[in-house]
Amino acid sequence: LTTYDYINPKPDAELVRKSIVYKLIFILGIDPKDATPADWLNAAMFAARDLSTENFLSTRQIHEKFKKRTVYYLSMEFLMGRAFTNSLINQDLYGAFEQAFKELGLNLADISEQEADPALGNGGLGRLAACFLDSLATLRVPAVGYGIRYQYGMFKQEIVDGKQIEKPDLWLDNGMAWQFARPAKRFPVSFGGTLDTSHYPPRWKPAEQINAVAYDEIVPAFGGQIANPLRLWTAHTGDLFNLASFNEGDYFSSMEAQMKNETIANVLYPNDATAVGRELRLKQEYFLVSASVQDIIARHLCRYDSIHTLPEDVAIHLNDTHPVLAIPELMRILIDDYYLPFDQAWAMCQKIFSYTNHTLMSEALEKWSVDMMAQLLPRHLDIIYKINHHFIENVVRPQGYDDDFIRRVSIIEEGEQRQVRMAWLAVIASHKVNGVAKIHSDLMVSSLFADFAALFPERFTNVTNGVTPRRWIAVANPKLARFLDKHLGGSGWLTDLNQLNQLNKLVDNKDIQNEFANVKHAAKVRLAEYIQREMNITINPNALFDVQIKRIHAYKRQSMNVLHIVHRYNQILNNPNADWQPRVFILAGKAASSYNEAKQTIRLINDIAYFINHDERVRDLIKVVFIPNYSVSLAELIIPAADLSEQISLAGKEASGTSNMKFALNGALTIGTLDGANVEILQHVGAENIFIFGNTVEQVQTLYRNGYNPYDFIDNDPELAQVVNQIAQGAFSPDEPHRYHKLMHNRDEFQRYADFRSYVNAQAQVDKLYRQPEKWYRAALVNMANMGYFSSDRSIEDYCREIWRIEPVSEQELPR
Ligand SMILES: CCc1ccc([C@H](C)CC(=O)N[C@@H]2O[C@H](CO)[C@@H](O)[C@H](O)[C@H]2O)cc1
Repeated sequence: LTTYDYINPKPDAELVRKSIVYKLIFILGIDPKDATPADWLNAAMFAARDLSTENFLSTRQIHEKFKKRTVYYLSMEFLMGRAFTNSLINQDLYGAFEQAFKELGLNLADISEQEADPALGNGGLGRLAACFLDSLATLRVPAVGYGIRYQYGMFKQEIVDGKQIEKPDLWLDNGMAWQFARPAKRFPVSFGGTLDTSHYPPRWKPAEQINAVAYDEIVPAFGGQIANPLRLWTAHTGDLFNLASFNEGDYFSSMEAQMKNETIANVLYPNDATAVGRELRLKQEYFLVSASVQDIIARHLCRYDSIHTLPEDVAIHLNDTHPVLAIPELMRILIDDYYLPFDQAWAMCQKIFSYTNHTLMSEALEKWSVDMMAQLLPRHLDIIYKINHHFIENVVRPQGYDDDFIRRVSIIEEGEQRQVRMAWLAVIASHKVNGVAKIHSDLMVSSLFADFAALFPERFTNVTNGVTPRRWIAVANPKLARFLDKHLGGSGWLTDLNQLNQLNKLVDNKDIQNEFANVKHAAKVRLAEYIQREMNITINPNALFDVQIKRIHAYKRQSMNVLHIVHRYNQILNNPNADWQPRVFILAGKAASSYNEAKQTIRLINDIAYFINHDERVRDLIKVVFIPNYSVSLAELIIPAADLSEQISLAGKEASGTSNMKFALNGALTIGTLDGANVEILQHVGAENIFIFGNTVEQVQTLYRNGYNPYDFIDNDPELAQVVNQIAQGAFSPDEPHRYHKLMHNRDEFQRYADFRSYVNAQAQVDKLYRQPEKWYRAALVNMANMGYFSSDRSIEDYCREIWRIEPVSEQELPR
């Protein structure tokens, strides 16, 4: 009898119902007749958690028993989304829970809406980490995610008078049934203090110390017996309570130190493309890596009695530069606690670390001032200096490079304020560095890391992003999942997405085209109902849904989307009786709270929406909707309903994009530039099934080199000039005519005006094809049929093969 054989893996509805009621009464202490929907959800989450806990514990046993080499994925962000429905789908329990709720007189879909959306991330990077955890578990790869359990996740966005207002995200208010508190799993994390270099290794005497305490979230595999952990750290400073001052009645100061330090893990920084350089952010990054590295070593020494075997047993992956302090932290522990010589410790680090770059935008690259590092982490700065010296003297100088080259590749950027270049440290310490789409990885080695590519040509590689079909089809679009099950002979496609290509032989079948059109239409009706209910705006589900949902950023060019909307509005007014294709423009996304141009863009979209939606002359030929508070669960509602996916960033700026993949997998057609993963989507779906426009990366760079002047384009395109003047002179802000003057007449860094005409022409092609439903839905089916490559399972297989050298748990190793 295995110790965990209590729960039968495949409970029926009756057993589930009993378990839910049991949890409600004995875990939550609530009388069923008084239970709120949120109470029923919590009870059901406990019941569902029970059913994956056995896999969770036995997975750990397997990893220990077979000493499975493990990858540790360090990320400051995990945008997991709601856990409940995903866990039911992954454990094939949806039917049983749906029936159980029916028997309780409740509706599972409504109850699951009660779950808070844990927004522990900003955007692409955080959501990618979540998709990767789902694939790692489903592929049975021994893996642990390490992150921070922020008390306040990404702010809640409210739109007041068209403006973004940020509100705190109290996601933990309804409790978090899905996580196990691990009070015994705690590690000390130190800050500040002095470094006594009269010894070797130098002795660090920290000024303050807090405890990192773990919470474990179960990451259940789809259809399998494996469940990996996501370990999230929270700050606990119990022992900082100063009893003496309390007894003197000075209650506040007794708490002061404690409260100051407990805020470390409190709030997620809401910036997703601008490094802010705040000390608290640096403390958060070190808090994450110190607790995680100590835990990784503790886990290793559970199975091996020597630290020397660490590189054989452990792969640590750095999700961008944010956790890069893990490198000097591991060096510190190996040298200061295990007395390894520098070279040996360094050799181990290079075998253990790998790093993914997610952006080439200079303002997003983290540089910490030497002063701040010296003050907060004196021992780590000392180690970074030694790493830099070792690199320059042992790698660079011997290859005969000149001082200018050395100055360029030095981790320390000289200047009046010396800075630590975190990306440089990541590249120098990692055995593999990858970009997230082919074009991005190529640009990375030809620009940002060109010098390092000359030094370490074999170190750089590409792993194109992917998304999990479990959440982005089975959870978000169950009708589409049923459609695919029916025409692909079962749900094998959910764990082998390349099976979608069997659809290729069905794309000309009118019935199947119509069947898919109905799936799409049902999703559009569902979204229209949400917009009616939440925003009191009526949209026509037969119109073309043109969707751009992502963080608001100038390089993503939401403002170029706006140029097309106003241009189209003008054309309809100039030619009201023409046979226009009705369109609903749907936009959503948050702006970093200090990013004014992005906040202005949100306001412009809402001003235009208000104006156009109230202009009877265009009737419902054109509607504009900015949906507030974009999140994972909102994306799950919007993406299935999209006809057109806007991926219009300036070529060379969007590292990959992942919403582009989610839209195409849900049968939307893409209008986009040759940027990020759009390039590979084009290669897979074919040029006649996607709308590509705009300048290529090379053309963009040529325009920059030749001194790009936006008026070269405005002055030679009267329709463009009309749109720019309308917006800049207050046509949509009569109460403040110059509100958008700056937004329209800035230096147009991301070349909206250069790509405008090509964009508008592509949009005309969209109208033309949408007017031929059989051709449109054929193209939609071709997109879905050829998107198998963009599964995060394929990405993770690439990482395991190319970078982490990790084998999944084999059939034989699984418990009988
Ligand atoms: C330090 C502030 C900060 C925070 C987050 C970031 C992220 C790297 C920004 C991000 O999310 N990048 C996006 O990553 C996705 C996953 O690889 C890509 O698909 C997107 O193209 C990229 O913009 C940069 C700087």
